[in-house]
Amino acid sequence: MDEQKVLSIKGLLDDTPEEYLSHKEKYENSIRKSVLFYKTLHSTEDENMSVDEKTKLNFRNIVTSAIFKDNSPFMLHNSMFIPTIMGQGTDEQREYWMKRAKNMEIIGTYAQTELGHGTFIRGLETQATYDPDTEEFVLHSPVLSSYKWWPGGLAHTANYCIVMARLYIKGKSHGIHPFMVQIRDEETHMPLPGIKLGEIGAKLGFNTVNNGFLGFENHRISRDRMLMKNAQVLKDGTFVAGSNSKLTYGTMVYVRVLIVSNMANMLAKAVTIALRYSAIRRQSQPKPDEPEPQILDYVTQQHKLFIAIASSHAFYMNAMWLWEIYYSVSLQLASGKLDNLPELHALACCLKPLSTIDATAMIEKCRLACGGHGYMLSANLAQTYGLATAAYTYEGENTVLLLQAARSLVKAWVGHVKGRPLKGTMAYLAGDSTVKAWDGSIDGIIQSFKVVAIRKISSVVKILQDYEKSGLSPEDAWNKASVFLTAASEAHGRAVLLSVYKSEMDKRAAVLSPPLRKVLLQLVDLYVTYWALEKVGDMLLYASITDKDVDELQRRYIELLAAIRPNAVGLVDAFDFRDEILNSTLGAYDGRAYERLMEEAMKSPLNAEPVNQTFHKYLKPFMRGKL
Ligand SMILES: CC/C=C\C/C=C\C/C=C\C/C=C\CC/C=C/C(=O)SCCNC(=O)CCNC(=O)[C@H](O)C(C)(C)COP(=O)(O)OP(=O)(O)OC[C@H]1O[C@@H](n2cnc3c(N)ncnc32)[C@H](O)[C@@H]1OP(=O)(O)O
Ligand SMILES: Cc1cc2nc3c(=O)[nH]c(=O)nc-3n(C[C@H](O)[C@H](O)[C@H](O)COP(=O)(O)OP(=O)(O)OC[C@H]3O[C@@H](n4cnc5c(N)ncnc54)[C@H](O)[C@@H]3O)c2cc1C
Repeated sequence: MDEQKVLSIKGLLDDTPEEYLSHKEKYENSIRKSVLFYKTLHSTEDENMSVDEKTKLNFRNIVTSAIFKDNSPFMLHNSMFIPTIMGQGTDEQREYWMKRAKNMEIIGTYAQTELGHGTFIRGLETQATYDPDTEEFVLHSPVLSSYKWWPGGLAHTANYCIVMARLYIKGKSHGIHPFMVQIRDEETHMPLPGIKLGEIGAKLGFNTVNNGFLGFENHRISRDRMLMKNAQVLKDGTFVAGSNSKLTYGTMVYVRVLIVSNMANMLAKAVTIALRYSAIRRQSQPKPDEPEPQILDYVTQQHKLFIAIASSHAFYMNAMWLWEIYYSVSLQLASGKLDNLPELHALACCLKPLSTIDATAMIEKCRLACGGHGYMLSANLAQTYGLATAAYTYEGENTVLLLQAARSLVKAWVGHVKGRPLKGTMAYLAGDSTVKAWDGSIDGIIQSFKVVAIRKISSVVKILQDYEKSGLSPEDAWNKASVFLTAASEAHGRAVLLSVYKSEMDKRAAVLSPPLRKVLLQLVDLYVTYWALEKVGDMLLYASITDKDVDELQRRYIELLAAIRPNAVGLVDAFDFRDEILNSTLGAYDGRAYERLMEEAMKSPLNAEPVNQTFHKYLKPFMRGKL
């Protein structure tokens, strides 16, 4: 599609700045946009299209999906409803439901979290009781805390949803399983009998995703609505367990992998906005006889922003690497081979938290680096922060996931000490953890991060074992040591992030032009040096760094900032975000931030009139002492 058509879509989209819409209008506007995008996004390629036309079509699809995905009521349909059907449905269930879902004949969501439980899936209270007489499941929400609460699109958009419910057969619980449930009439969109639906209210962000609540009052669904790839209920009520109960949690692993790449994208957007603004903003006069400099020339500004560029690259490389692992483990699971699932789960439980923790903090730093104008909603930094910070919580709250990773690390270490071989991303734990002398090379620093992880894991295992020797139960020992268990997981995650970023860049370096290779490897060097300085305490404790080494690292860091400065704007331009996607007065490609700030200001409804009606109604009588 040509430039003008894409822009016209944008024009249709943003005729009303969202900031000045009501909560209800924001949702209604978002549905309008989502339908428009979906229509555009899914206009199929015509086989006799020229290559150029197909390229333009794909380009348009990228443009529209990039705008569409972040805050749409359709978000869960794509990111969880469809993947769950794919991952949890039988072949015939996939055949039937994928067709309807892909064609948008139905709109779905993923309802797992309840008012009373989010993390503890085994504590979910929604009941699915099998009735062998009618070959149906009876869905019921026994108490208020069992209402589904949070699912995106659930309130007024979806007419189907995957409900994660506790299966009961003849009074016996068989754990949590996925059920395909129609929640609204396909013609009238009214909630079906025995189903209560509504919206959960205004949030810090994601205010057009239509997060909702869902309660069941003995609502019946047929037996074939349980997604039965991983476990089955036969007509007579016989339960056939799956090979691993955690296979029903597969969608969460998938989304955690997605989130790492999403953080790369969010952070790239934020640093594009902040860095472009830093290139046009001039402020202060450090040298009396010279003009005000670009704020990008302040080294403190470079310190705030350049790590965000490098981190976006690091998250992207790790996401692509993790995706390959996810894909190969998924193929293994399909053939019943489960032994690599725990490692994939542990990796996702490290990289999802670390990428969301870093991205959230760095997006906020991008906002803070833009002064007052960064505080404007029209800068689109606050909203980007709101989207990113939600990922700290959803898809597994970060603390909880880091503790999950710690479970795997502790088991791996205890096994290693008993002589069991370590494999995959934990193999390095068997390495030598004594560092004779500090090695300040990139590989040397990455090796030091691995030593830090080994030492933190081994020391927290010792703490656990001492607590248990003192008579504490394993659960109490675990809870007491949990702060340092999460620290050990973070150390492992850092070692993975750094080594994968370096190795993935090394793979690509060979095909890059020398100038491009130089710049991209400078970002790797910056990333490794930044984190060595951020974690200097660990380096002092475990990696034999001396004060002289730290001094050298600081000087190297400063030189790297200076080296990257000439290419900084080019590096964010290379993210190639269109203005429509950045949607920012500060980050537009043409650099006309002041004009755009004024244009947006004039859209405020308050500027429609010079005197607001409250003057005559309140202010004037008040000032005249007549109120
Ligand atoms: C168009 C859109 C395009 C793109 C979008 C872009 C990017 C994506 C962005 C956003 C995604 C979209 C929307 C997000 C909306 C949010 C949705 C949600 O939040 S859905 C709900 C998510 N909820 C959770 O994640 C709950 C977290 N809790 C858990 O995972 C478990 O309860 C927990 C693991 C924490 C503990 O469970 P428990 O039963 O207590 O397990 P236990 O600790 O006893 O461990 C048991 C055993 O099982 C293993 N295990 C646990 N979980 C998994 C798993 N997922 N996979 C594999 N194995 C697992 C665990 O390791 C342990 O094994 P061992 O006993 O140690 O052997
Ligand atoms: C924007 C957004 C969108 C969402 N979309 C969906 C959706 O589409 N579908 C869906 O099903 N859910 C969705 N969720 C819900 C999300 O998955 C849950 O919020 C998340 O799993 C955390 O559960 P909770 O909110 O019940 O917090 P809890 O599990 O109650 O945890 C609260 C706090 O307690 C502490 N804590 C809890 N358990 C432990 C533990 N074992 N060890 C140590 N500390 C612990 C942590 O500090 C945690 O932050 C969404 C949430 C958000 C914010």
